[in-house]
Order: sequence, then C-alpha cells, then structure tokens
Amino acid sequence: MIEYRNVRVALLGGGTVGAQVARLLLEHKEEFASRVGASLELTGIAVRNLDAARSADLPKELFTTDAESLILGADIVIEVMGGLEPARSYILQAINSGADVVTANKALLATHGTELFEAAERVGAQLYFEAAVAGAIPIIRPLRESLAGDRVKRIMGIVNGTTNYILDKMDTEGASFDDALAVATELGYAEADPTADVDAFDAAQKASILASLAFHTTIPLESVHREGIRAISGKTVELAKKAGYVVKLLAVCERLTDPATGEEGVSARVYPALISREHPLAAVHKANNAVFVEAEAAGSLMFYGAGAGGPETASAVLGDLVSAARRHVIGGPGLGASTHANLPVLPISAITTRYHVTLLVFDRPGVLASVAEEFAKHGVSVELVEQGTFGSEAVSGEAAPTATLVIGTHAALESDLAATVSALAQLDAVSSVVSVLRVEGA
Ligand SMILES: NC(=O)c1ccc[n+]([C@@H]2O[C@H](COP(=O)([O-])OP(=O)(O)OC[C@H]3O[C@@H](n4cnc5c(N)ncnc54)[C@H](O)[C@@H]3O)[C@@H](O)[C@H]2O)c1
Ligand SMILES: N[C@@H](CCO)C(=O)O
Ligand code: NA
Repeated sequence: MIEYRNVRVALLGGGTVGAQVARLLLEHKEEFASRVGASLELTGIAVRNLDAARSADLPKELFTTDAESLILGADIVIEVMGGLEPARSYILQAINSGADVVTANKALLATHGTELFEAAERVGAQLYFEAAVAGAIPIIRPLRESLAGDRVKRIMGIVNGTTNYILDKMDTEGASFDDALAVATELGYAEADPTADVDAFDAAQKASILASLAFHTTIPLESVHREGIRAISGKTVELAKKAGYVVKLLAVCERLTDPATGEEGVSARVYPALISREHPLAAVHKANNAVFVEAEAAGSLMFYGAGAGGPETASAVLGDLVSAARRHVIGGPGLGASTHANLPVLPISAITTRYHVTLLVFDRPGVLASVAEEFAKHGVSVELVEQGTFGSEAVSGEAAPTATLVIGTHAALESDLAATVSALAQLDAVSSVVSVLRVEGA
C-alpha cells in the first residue's frame, strides 16, 4: 500500500463547534486514518483568547492566536469561527496557499459564497460546507451531489434550531419567548448574536444556500424574503393551537411561474408560518431541523435531525473533512459551484399561498360584513371565519375590543392579501391586526 504523508489539518475556532471537532478528531485518530488512507494531523487551533474555557479537554499546546501561520502549513483548513471577517480573509488565504477548506459558516457563504467558490475553482481547491445548513443533517451533499441528476421543485423546512426551540417551548409548555431564548443560548444553539436567529438572518442565509444548490442559480441573500419571530406572541401561538396549527419558522424555496410574465422563476423566503399539527414538521421539537425536498423523479424526500449543537455540528464538519482528505490523498479538482441555470429570483409578492388573518375587533353589528367585504374587494376568497372572545384588551378612553376574528383564506396572491390587510387596518370596527400568518404544508 502506498505510504501517504500526514494530512495537516488546521482548525480555526475552538468554540461550541470547534472544540468538539478537535475532541473527536483526536479521539478517533486511528479510525480516521483507516477511512482516509492517511493520518490526519491536527496542527493547531486558532482562537481569540487562549485562556477561554472550552467544552472539551484539549492539549494546551495546540492553541494559538496566530491563525495566518497555522493556515500556511495546512493541507486542509476547517473554519468554525463564524462572522464574515477575518473568516473570509482566512479562507481566501487557505485556498490561495493550496489548502482545501471545510466551513460551517452560512453567514459567510450567503454573502461571499460566489467569491469563495471562484477562488477555489481557480486553483482546483475543495470547499465543503455540510455543517452550514441544518447542522448534523446531510442536506448539502444530497442537493449538491445525490440530486444533481434530478430537478428539485420545492424545498420546505425548519433550518434554524434556536427559533424552533423557542417556538416549540411556547407551544408545548407555554414558555415565554425570552425564557426559551435564554435556554437555547445556554445550550449553545444560538449565534454569537442571537438576533441572527430570532430575526431569521440565519435561516435566510441557509435558504439562500439551499436554493442556490437546488435551482443551480445564485440566489443572493438580499433576494431572500425574511421575517423573524419577534412578533409571535403567546396569544398567537395559543390561537394557532386552537385552530389545529403550530407556528414554525420555515424556509421555503421553490420554482414558480411569475404571474406577471408567465416565465419560470424561483422564490426563497423565510417566515413564521402555520403548519397543521398533523404535518410531520409539527413533530419537529427542540433544536431539531427537518427539510422536505420535492424533486421531479425522486418525489418527496425528508431529512431530519439535530440542526444545532457542538457535537452534532462537528459530525457534519468531520464528514466533510474525511471527504476532503480522501480527495487530497488521491488528487483531483474539488466540486465547483453549479449556477448555470440563472433563473430570475421572484419577489414575495409573486407567491400564492393560504393565510390566517387574526383581527382584534369591536363586537358590534356589521363588523363581520365589513371585514368580509374587504376580502371580496381584493379578490381574496375566504375559507373560514372564526369569532372568539379573546379577553378584552383595554384600549384607553373607549370601549375595549372584546372579540377576535380569525379569517382563513383559500390560496391567494401575496400582493392581494397585503392590500386586503392594509384596508382592514383602516376599518373603524377593527382595533388591530393581531397577526397575518401564511399556512404551509397543506
Ligand atoms: N453552534 C452551532 O450549533 C452551529 C451549528 C452550525 C453551524 N454553526 C456555525 O459554526 C461557526 C462557529 O459557531 P460556534 O457556535 O462554534 O461559535 P462560538 O462563538 O462558540 O466559537 C467561535 C470560536 O471562534 C473563535 N474566533 C472568533 N473570531 C476569531 C478570530 N478573529 N481569530 C481567531 N479565533 C476566532 C472564538 O475564539 C471561538 O473559539 C459559526 O459560523 C456558526 O454559524 C454553529
Ligand atoms: N444558531 C444556529 C446554529 C446552527 O446553524 C441555529 O440555531 O440553527
Ligand atoms: Na447539514
């Protein structure tokens, strides 16, 4: 058997994910050598603070604050630092010095992916990123390789563990938003700045990556429609439950026909949506993720598992490391980006879906008729109306609105729905629009 020299691996980041990558790499050194056909040598771990506590007991001599030197001597660089800079510069330095790269950095890939892929293709380097979307769940390799011979039509899923943890606690335990977020952060699921999770920037970054792979088109992050979960109150969760739904932060990426031109385009969006409690996505609890993929030949596929967590994410990073090391040993170019389709990215106004509009109204004669008239005026067909007393919310200086109206619609064009909602808000009988939620997974 040919004796290969060690494959030198540099690790950038020793936090929630990085420390677990290092731990598993050292613990399973022999096993990895057998799988790769060469020994993987962890040459060092670049961190900001040498004295920071780690989630694993690692040799002190591995730690350094000199990332540049570590990169120069590496065959493969693993980037699990997060953020855009200096992660972007370090990855470019690695690629230009002939190393392959494994990253979990969805923020970086969603904003600088094109530049990084072009740099990698110029020198034939590999750029792997399985951990960047849906943590431990293999979804990147299936889209990038396994389904490369099929035509993906739609992707719908839960791709952020932190917000799923929050919404799940609110639904199953009536927990408050803040308490659930605090626990998710404590458990290491949240980004360094949790607004990335709560305001759906993380989910949007992942949707951009998934849609780019699925539709062979560059989907810029700014073209992903993004709505976070801050507006989801305990009351909204309670009303959803009463109606047989659960609120989930969904990423939806799909091919669709532009209603304005009749041409094919693609849509990528992330928003809190209602999912029937019978739907498999309703059973995704805690920080788990799940992604449904609909493809022309393969039909419907579901990928499920841990979307966040140190060891769980390290699993995906190490899978990429073994792939990269195997290719490093036998030689050959890395897998490039596939963006030839160049489909137009359509705005949210072009989508058609069902909605639940919840209004807080004054309980007086004619309120139902005036509300229904607005839907009719804007061409939105109503499927259900549910009136409930929602406890009076004292509105200072006038009789409190004491009723809620939940209007469920048939499939409607987003732009028609938006026009209806702004008209409803003007009605005297309507005190406030409590929530407008799309219904997915019908
Ligand atoms: N935590 C998860 O569950 C999870 C899951 C999937 C992907 N990710 C992604 O993995 C990456 C790391 O996430 P994490 O949760 O481990 O973050 P973390 O904040 O726990 O760890 C970041 C590490 O990088 C180091 N670092 C940051 N800036 C540095 C710099 N300029 N120079 C040297 N070291 C630097 C820090 O010292 C720390 O060791 C992020 O891109 C994140 O989005 C995390
Ligand atoms: N903060 C991210 C980590 C995994 O990418 C999440 O909650 O899903
Ligand atoms: Na993954």
